[in-house]
Amino acid sequence: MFLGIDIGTSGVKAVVLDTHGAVVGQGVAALTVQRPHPLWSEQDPEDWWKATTAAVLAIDPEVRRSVRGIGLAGQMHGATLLGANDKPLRSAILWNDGRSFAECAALEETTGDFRTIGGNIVMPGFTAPKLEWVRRHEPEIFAQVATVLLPKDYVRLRMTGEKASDMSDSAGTLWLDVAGRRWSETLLAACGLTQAQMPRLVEGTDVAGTLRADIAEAWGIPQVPVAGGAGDNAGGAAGVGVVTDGKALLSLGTSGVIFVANDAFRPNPARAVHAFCHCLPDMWHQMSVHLSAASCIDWVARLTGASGAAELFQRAEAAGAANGPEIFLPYLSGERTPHNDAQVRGAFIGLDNDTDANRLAQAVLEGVAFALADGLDVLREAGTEVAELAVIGGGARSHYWGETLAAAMDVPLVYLQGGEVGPALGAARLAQIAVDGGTPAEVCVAPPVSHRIAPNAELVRRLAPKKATFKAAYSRISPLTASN
Ligand SMILES: Nc1ncnc2c1ncn2[C@@H]1O[C@H](COP(=O)(O)OP(=O)(O)O)[C@@H](O)[C@H]1O
Ligand SMILES: O=C(CO)[C@@H](O)[C@H](O)COP(=O)(O)O
Repeated sequence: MFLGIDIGTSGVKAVVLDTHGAVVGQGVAALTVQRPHPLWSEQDPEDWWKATTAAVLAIDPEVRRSVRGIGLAGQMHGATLLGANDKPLRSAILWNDGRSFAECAALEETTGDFRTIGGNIVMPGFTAPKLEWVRRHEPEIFAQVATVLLPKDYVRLRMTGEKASDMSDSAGTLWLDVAGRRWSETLLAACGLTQAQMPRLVEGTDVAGTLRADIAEAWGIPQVPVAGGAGDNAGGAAGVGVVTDGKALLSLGTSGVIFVANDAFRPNPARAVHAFCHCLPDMWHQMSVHLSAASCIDWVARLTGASGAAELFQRAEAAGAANGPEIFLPYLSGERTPHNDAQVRGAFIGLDNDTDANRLAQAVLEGVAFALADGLDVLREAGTEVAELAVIGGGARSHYWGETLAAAMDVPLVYLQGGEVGPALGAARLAQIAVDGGTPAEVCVAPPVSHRIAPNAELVRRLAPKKATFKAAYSRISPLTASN
């Protein structure tokens, strides 16, 4: 049996799979995000560790005793800065933190190498500009940085004592030579850093360390190997069979992501398409990334007094798709693809005297779907073909949202058993390859299909005018809402 642990933004998910990919154990523990200033988004690394321990201990002890390997996946890009004693120097700066927009412009001006070697526009979500921000605004902390780790790699350090990272997550730092799958001294030097401050690089399917004796005892798990693992999106891809060229997924977590597997490095920085390594050797991927997706559901539920996601979906369904004039721009934390705008903020437009909580709920589901449709358009305009999307993340629990998403994006959606914890599934499968061998094609097979949603032609037609208004709204809303 293999344990996959996903350090998500809203919580840690731990899943145990048998060698055939069947789920035999599961545990979760919630996390919160701190936003002490506009644009900021942080978590305390100690909270990742506590939530990881709680999620693992929620699994049946008998199942834990049978674990033969562990894989890690996690929210990408988070800057976790450690001093010489390997203790965090400050809270981690997360993937949806927009404070470093000025540093992004400065780094882009200094060198074009981030786009060529790194394959991407410098965006505030990535780790490199976060370190540049710390260098400028917290020089006393920057001077003490001995090691920079990503969230799941900090948890790995606590589990194994090893400082290691896989290629898919490391590419999201923007210090990786993405084609060569090695640290780029050029990109590190642009931020005043060296390779000595970076973890050792491994492939996601490699063994990267062994569970420490004290942790093994506390967790009731043998001292098993821990695999390289993955950034959460690549991990989700490994979990639902998105492991060959052209296969694609839609992740509905705190963020929304369209991920396409590639058999070559295909950078396309124009319009904020991301190009990173896959967690599998000799594979890469492209992504469109949307900073607020399922998180908008929790946000509007809180705002309107709904008890949670389930009640919110009931309210939306009562309003019905494309029935009201309300349009929601989901830029609560800014946006990456296609706008690369950390400062834009969200908006409701088209409210009238009949607007009520149900219609706001429906508008939120549609607004997130329109933002994802923008991302799919950008990928398609760049020549990437997407035939269907496997759905992963917490938002995969709603069939109703799927109907709106399929129609807004005009693409078929495939729901797979366990897809809502896709990155944890993938992490467990990477552990299986690391321990038992086997190819990704043999081990990372898609779980059984639970259902499919084809775009409903009538709903596509009825959503079209709202989608056109949504597309036109960004350029008008951006200057009115800029947060700094
Ligand atoms: N029944 C449900 N239907 C749809 N979405 C849901 C449901 N329950 C929870 N969610 C959404 O799942 C999201 C969390 O998804 P998850 O993939 O775990 O995120 P992350 O990896 O960012 O922690 C929450 O924001 C919540 O809105
Ligand atoms: O920044 C990105 C990808 O570039 C996000 O997708 C994060 O990796 C967070 O993922 P979730 O917590 O939403 O799953």
